[in-house]
Amino acid sequence: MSDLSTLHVGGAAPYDVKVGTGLLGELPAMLGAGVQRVAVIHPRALAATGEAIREDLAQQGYDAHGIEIPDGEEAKLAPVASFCWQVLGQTGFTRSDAVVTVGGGSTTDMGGFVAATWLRGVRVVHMPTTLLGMVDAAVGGKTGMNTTEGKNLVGAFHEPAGVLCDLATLETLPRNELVSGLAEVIKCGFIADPLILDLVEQYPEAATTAGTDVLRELIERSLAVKIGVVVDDLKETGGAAGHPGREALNYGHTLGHAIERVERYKFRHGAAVAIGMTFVAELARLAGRLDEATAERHRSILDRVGLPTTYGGGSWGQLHEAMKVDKKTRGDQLRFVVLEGLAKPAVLQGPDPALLTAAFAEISR
Ligand SMILES: NC(=O)c1ccc[n+]([C@@H]2O[C@H](COP(=O)([O-])OP(=O)(O)OC[C@H]3O[C@@H](n4cnc5c(N)ncnc54)[C@H](O)[C@@H]3O)[C@@H](O)[C@H]2O)c1
Ligand SMILES: O=C(O)C(=O)C[C@@H](O)[C@H](O)[C@H](O)COP(=O)(O)O
Ligand SMILES: [Zn+2]
Repeated sequence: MSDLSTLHVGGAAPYDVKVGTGLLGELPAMLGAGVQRVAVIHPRALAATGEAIREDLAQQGYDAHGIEIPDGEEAKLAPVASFCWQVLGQTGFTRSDAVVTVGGGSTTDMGGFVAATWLRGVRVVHMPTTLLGMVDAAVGGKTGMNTTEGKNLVGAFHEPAGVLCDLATLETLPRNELVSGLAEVIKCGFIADPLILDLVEQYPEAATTAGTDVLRELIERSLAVKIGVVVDDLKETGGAAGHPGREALNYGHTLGHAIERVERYKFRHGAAVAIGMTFVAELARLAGRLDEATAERHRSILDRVGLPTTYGGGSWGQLHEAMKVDKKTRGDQLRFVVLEGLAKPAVLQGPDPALLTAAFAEISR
């Protein structure tokens, strides 16, 4: 296949991330030898795609089953995991069988969690169909489910056996979903690869259009950032020499996840992260850690692609409460990933409450 690129994820359980179009033929090799049963987990919106993949596997001799889950965050709830476990139990899924997820980040998070927990771990191949899924959620082994108390509070690290990013799937993705995924791309630009920012600023239209060379380059650059970070610190235990390690990928997520929860998950993840990045850039500026121009660049680049940089929903009190269950929190101390310059992520621990409210005032409308 001429347009195929392969990015390798090293570490104890290495795997490949393939990017191209028409990648279904790559699936059996990623599943590996000895797999008899395959569960294809997909959201309702991708019923036809999920069924086509199931049928293709069945024609190749696999005992293939489709499992339909809800769209969006509704998938990341305990009863959905329970339903998936029930199907795996009823179809006699063993440790040599495999899960395939086909969908966005909510599907890879839930399907990955099911694979991590069934028999304490079976193989999973992710086939992300959103920009966000391709550049972020499908890679690195984080899986997550929401509880009443907050976002992604239950999960496991479970690396996939491989990831297939079929760029053709982005053709049917609504524009607002593509733009949401661009927030994680821009995040990669700020924390590690500023060339991403230059590309988005120079070609905002192509960056938000499926099928363009610019979008493909952004996908591959963001994947390289994500892979580089997770290879060094898979389980988020910390980076080397002052680098926050995997926590860097959480840039903008402390307030972002709180907004998602306060908005009852009606807010797109990327939109919430965009506001969260603008907030934390202001926080770093007010704390004397970040220059004004870089803080301002957050607003201008996010604005340019149609991502929000201000928030007029829940109160600071509600958001502050929701941030306390963030996984970076230690005891009573909130911890934020901040920038000390482009591609210079660091951690700001226990900031003065006055700084937090001042930064919030900067993004409030
Ligand atoms: N595990 C990680 O490392 C990680 C990283 C980033 C985000 N996430 C999680 O990912 C989730 C967000 O993922 P998302 O933005 O991909 O949203 P999503 O998975 O909720 O998908 C968005 C919507 O698009 C539909 N859809 C998916 N692919 C489509 C396609 N090709 N054409 C048409 N419709 C399609 C879905 O059914 C859904 O309704 C959040 O829960 C977030 O916490 C996880
Ligand atoms: O891969 C990571 O690590 C990330 O933090 C990527 C984030 O974009 C993603 O939203 C992740 O699910 C957030 O993780 P959490 O640990 O804050 O739940
Ligand atoms: Zn994210």
